[in-house]
Amino acid sequence: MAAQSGSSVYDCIVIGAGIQGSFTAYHLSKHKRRTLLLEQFPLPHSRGSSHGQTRITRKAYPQEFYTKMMAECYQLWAELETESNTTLYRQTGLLLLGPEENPEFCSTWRSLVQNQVPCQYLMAQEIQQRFPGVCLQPGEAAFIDHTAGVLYADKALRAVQDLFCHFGGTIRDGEKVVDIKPGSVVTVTTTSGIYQAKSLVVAAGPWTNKLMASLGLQLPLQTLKINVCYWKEKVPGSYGVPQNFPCFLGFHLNKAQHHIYGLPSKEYPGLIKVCYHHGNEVDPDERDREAKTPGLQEIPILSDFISKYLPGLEAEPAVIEHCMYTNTPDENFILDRHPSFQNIIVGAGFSGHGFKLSPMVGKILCELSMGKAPDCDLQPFRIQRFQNHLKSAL
Ligand SMILES: Cc1cc2nc3c(=O)[nH]c(=O)nc-3n(C[C@H](O)[C@H](O)[C@H](O)COP(=O)(O)OP(=O)(O)OC[C@H]3O[C@@H](n4cnc5c(N)ncnc54)[C@H](O)[C@@H]3O)c2cc1C
Ligand SMILES: O=C(O)[C@@H]1CCCC=N1
Repeated sequence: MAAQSGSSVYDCIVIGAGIQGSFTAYHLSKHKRRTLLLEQFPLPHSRGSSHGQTRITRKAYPQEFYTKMMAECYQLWAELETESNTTLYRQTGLLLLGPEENPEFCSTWRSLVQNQVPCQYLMAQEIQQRFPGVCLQPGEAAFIDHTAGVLYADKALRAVQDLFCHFGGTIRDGEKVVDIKPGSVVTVTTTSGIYQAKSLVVAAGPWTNKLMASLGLQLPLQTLKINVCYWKEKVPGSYGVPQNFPCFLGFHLNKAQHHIYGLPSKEYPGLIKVCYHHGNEVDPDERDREAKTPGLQEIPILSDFISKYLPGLEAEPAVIEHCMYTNTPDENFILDRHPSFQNIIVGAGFSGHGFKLSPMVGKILCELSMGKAPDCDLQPFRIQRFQNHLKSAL
């Protein structure tokens, strides 16, 4: 395979057509940069982290930097809806539930108030009146982020990719990147070709460290298999959007070690999605193999939660699908340049909460690859914060 001639060197190659790589490519092509988006699987696919019909969007975060970033994300999502002439967001509100004194619960409330996000603290009686399908225990409280809602994930991913092509970008799917040679011009070898670009963005989700190996870096990433569980309403429609049932996020309720979250019924009639915000570590290429050792058993945790907190649902999952998280130790993203190669940018570690923020993630990765300094403070997203965890792969 011969490399392309000098005249066909791209401005940027983006590896990975999940939501983060696709949004990066979209912003690059809007800036008139000649961009190639490479994806290992034929599109659309369900082997990574960006598939499925829905994701939660919210401004409610304990870290104010996410609450602030979300302000621009809402504008960019609206812009995408206009450009694609597609509805991608439905406002439902998000009900946040937690022990009254839980530090994360309290700092999330503070972040909403300090940033003047429309929100409301609810008394126990109000919760019962407004959400009769939700039963809190004594000492637990709730508040609503009114800005929150559902993003239509599959539709959004498709809209971003279609617009990228419309603005002049090229997607090559079914082409796995097998080698990266750094340099002032980066050379990328796939299973079917060799391409060159002035800069490279790696947005490979759970496969990030497999690609980083050829670039001498191993990031502290944990890839988790997530069971996406759907539960049947005992009375059809009782947890639906028409009944004003919101998305919800529970902070360590029922002594659960991780968050439990849910969305009103949408994907499957009569079923609502309720998931555990953690899973078992897995090699992304072997996601569907039977685990060799028994790990976290989250379905019984969810069943117990549902019987106590959402008693209008049957306490056995009706459908289970799969997805993957790529977690960093602090669950904040990695948005940075490769420490040794300034024209190679990494976007990774979205830790199960990156979809809503993808318009800003894409903008930041695009700016970094164009050699511009993003407006937003990148300190929380620097690779350097893991100095003690970094492994050289050389
Ligand atoms: C069950 C579940 C629920 C979630 N809920 C929410 C939510 O409610 N709200 C929210 O904001 N976020 C949520 N998230 C998180 C969000 O979906 C992810 O953060 C986001 O999709 C990550 O996107 P990505 O582009 O980084 O990864 P991916 O979507 O995995 O994209 C990476 C792509 O790179 C490709 N690739 C990898 N290696 C190569 C290679 N060598 N050559 C070519 N291509 C390659 C892969 O095939 C893949 O398509 C959820 C995630 C899951 C799994
Ligand atoms: O990011 C989100 O909003 C969801 C819900 C909380 C856990 C992860 N994803």
